[in-house]
Amino acid sequence: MKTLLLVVACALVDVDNRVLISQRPEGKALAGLWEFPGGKVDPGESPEDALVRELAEELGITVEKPCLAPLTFASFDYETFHLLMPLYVCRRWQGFVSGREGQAVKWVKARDLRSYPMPPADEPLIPHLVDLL
Ligand SMILES: Nc1nc2c([nH]c(=O)n2[C@@H]2O[C@H](COP(=O)(O)OP(=O)(O)OP(=O)(O)O)[C@@H](O)[C@H]2O)c(=O)[nH]1
Repeated sequence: MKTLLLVVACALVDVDNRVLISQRPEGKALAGLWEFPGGKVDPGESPEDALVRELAEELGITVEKPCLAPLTFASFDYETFHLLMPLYVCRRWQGFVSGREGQAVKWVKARDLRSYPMPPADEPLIPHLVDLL
């Protein structure tokens, strides 16, 4: 039985209904692919606390937990672990988004997400965003 890895991710949505994607930096697994900001839930941490922390670390923004709305989740069998990844939607935050870890970020229309190579776990999430936005 593979380890079940809990990763939280967020679709930040701006006033023009575009979604933020972030490019995984060189040196990390799946480098160069575009993904939703987020990361692993630490032991003892709630999913929402983990997402608030990751959004601050990666993008330099402050998000209040009630502004995180669950949308759907990804469940994907990677070679070495099984990924379970809740996807939240957030339209309200404080501060300006910038790639704090040197990563490129991009605002894209949901229907254009398919033009950006994403991890295989993310592909089934795209139609949910297209429907919502
Ligand atoms: N953040 C994020 N991770 C994703 C997405 N899709 C996906 O398969 N993953 C996978 O989920 C895992 C998240 O790990 P991460 O490396 O971003 O998390 P982290 O920043 O907490 O880890 P680290 O500090 O060890 O690098 C990776 O294996 C990554 O490939 C996504 O859309 N967003």
